Amino acid sequence: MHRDPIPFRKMHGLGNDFVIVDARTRPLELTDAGARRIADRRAGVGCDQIITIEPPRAGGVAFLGIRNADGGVVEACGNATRCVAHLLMTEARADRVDLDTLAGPVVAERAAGGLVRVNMGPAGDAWQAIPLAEPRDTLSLDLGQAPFADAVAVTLGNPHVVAFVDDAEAVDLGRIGPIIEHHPLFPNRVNAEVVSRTADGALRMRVWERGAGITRACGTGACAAMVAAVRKSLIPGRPTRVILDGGPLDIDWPGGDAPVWMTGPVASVFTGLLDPSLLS
Ligand SMILES: N[C@@H](CCC[C@H](N)C(=O)O)C(=O)O
Repeated sequence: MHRDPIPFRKMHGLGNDFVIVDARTRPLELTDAGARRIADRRAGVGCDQIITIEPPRAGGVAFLGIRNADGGVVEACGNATRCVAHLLMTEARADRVDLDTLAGPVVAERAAGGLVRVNMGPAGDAWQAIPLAEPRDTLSLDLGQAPFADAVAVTLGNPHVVAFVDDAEAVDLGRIGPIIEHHPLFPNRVNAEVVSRTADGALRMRVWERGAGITRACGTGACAAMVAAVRKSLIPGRPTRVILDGGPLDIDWPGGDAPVWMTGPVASVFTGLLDPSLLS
């Protein structure tokens, strides 16, 4: 049980916001309910995800524990990876850092303009890897709900389903998002993205995140959107800019089993102390 206040840092990547706790020397006893209380935007600090920086499990200098605002443990988070990588590279005065996540290893490095570039690992498209509840063609999924009638499922360690539409702004994501997140085809639930192409060849993406709802940005979602667009032959080349509500991410993927690269900004907002009563 925690008796003392717990230091945290509030950060965000394009408005996808995080409470980050350094638990490398002082383990954090975080339950689903505790995570929900921290994430609560009125009674807690407020965030889309709670991130713990933990001792490495299988390699790298640290393990990233990731929980959604609903308390659920998740495998990967692109925006949080950039934020934590920035913290640890600053701490070590390094230009590169190796991290470990439930989705596997990720490597981050400093990029021009204060941005952080991350090797997010390969993207998966096998139905078992997403996972889906039954064998289906992940390049063309009909979820029985417009606009997810010809959607693409992609895993970046966490599950995504991408629908291409004429105008992403016109989709009622608050209505359709929870229906897709809880669709029976996805036993682990799913992150849902709606994507349209812009006149200059970029992708405009809006996201309903599993366990968090509509967020201003999703790094793994942007990677999934670019991979899905390549698989559907919808974009001519690479790298591709993905424009989220909070701003752009640049995504590059040469195809096949090659890793997906994501480049974007990080921002630190404030530090503080969590009252231990939030965790009990
Ligand atoms: N915001 C994240 C993804 C966070 C996890 C996601 N909601 C899930 O449940 O898989 C990102 O930037 O990738």
